[in-house]
Amino acid sequence: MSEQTVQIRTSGKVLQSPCGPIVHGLEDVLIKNTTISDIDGEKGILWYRGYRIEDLAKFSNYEEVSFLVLYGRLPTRSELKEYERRLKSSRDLHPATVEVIRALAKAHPMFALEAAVAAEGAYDEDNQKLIEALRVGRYKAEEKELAYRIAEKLIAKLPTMVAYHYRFSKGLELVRPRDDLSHAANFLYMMFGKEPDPLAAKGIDLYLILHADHEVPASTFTAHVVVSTLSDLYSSVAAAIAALKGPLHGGANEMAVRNYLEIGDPSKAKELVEAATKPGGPKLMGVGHRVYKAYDPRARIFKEFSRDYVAKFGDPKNLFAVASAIEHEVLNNPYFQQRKLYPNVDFWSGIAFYYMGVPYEYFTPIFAVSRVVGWVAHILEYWENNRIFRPRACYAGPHDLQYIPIDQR
Ligand SMILES: CC(=O)SCCNC(=O)CCNC(=O)[C@H](O)C(C)(C)COP(=O)(O)OP(=O)(O)OC[C@H]1O[C@@H](n2cnc3c(N)ncnc32)[C@H](O)[C@@H]1OP(=O)(O)O
Ligand SMILES: O=C([O-])CC(=O)C(=O)O
Repeated sequence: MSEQTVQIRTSGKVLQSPCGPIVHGLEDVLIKNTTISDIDGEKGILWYRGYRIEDLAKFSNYEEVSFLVLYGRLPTRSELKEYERRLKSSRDLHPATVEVIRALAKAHPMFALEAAVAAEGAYDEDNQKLIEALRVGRYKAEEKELAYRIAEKLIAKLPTMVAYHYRFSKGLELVRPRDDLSHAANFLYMMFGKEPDPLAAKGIDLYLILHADHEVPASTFTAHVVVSTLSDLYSSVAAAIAALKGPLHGGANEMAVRNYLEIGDPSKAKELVEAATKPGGPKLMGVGHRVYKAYDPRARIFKEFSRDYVAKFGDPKNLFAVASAIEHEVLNNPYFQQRKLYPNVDFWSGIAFYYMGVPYEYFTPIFAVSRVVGWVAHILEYWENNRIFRPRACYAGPHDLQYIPIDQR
């Protein structure tokens, strides 16, 4: 590959190579224009479609926020009602998908979710129609309508997939979705088979609002890479789930709570935090962010909710107390201060879930239940001006080696 002359906007880590600079981890590399969400990483501000996350958390709910993220504006009352009706009528899964989830009942739910989304896509007739249209290069009004319908189906079905996996994993009867409950309340109802406590339903709703979109993190970028080949929405969402699963991304919410449980005592927080400052030491889960060089605004909101939740239901495993002690150490430790590492969205999010009875393996799947709207909104935005992603790598090995037959090596 020849030397690059393109100017790349980056303040991040650049590796030198014989072919030119390599922007390690694509830090600050712009991949497209977007109107979906924006982050001010220095000030710690997040907007969805121009609305501050704090306002949406206070005044809205997931149904309205997901409409906003997908369609670009707040719905009217009748539009919202119709959108909710469509979501509720799409909650059921294809029988083949249910079988896939059952077969993976003992696996981590993120594996099951990936497989379930792919299975649902294989059987969705709208998806097959869209695949056929894309095959001949057609993406006009009719196909866009199909794509939005599929997007809504994905939003509607992910909660059912996660709840069904939980029921299978416990050997319990499935609880069919109820169309008189909100997205958040129905999710808890399908998991536990009873109407949820209102504060628990509010907590899930708040979490879903706060995770709906975040510009182009690893999972959303993965979704772009997949659809840029004109692969389908379900496959792209399955791939995004695979990327979300890792502990450097969405998987950190599970890991953070597992740390709090392992420590169990706020007096041990300093030890854990100091271990993370040692060269080669374990990273502190739920801390640090590629874009935020300030406190993550979502973490601030969810910390308040977690405080309210433990005030009502108690903190018998010391999760809130341990997390508070870790936060205190992080904010006062020069290692974290110099690198501008603050608690991120995954730091506080699992505490209330744990006390609602949600096992920690389900924290990242619930992230996906929310983020699916961000993924599909970005996919549809990218398809308006699609080009296949195909970067280059600088080859650093030898050329033209002489092939030696196996018995002469
Ligand atoms: C929803 C989400 O995805 S939010 C992120 C969830 N992930 C986590 O919480 C996992 C822990 N955090 C991390 O691993 C990182 O902060 C990431 C992956 C989020 C961001 O990574 P990057 O932008 O690549 O930052 P990078 O790894 O270059 O870190 C910069 C410096 O801070 C250090 N650092 C970053 N995060 C942490 C951490 N959690 N604990 C200890 N040190 C850390 C790095 O070791 C590096 O130090 P150095 O400059 O001495 O080498
Ligand atoms: O933006 C990121 O890199 C990760 C993140 O916080 C998210 O996806 O919500």
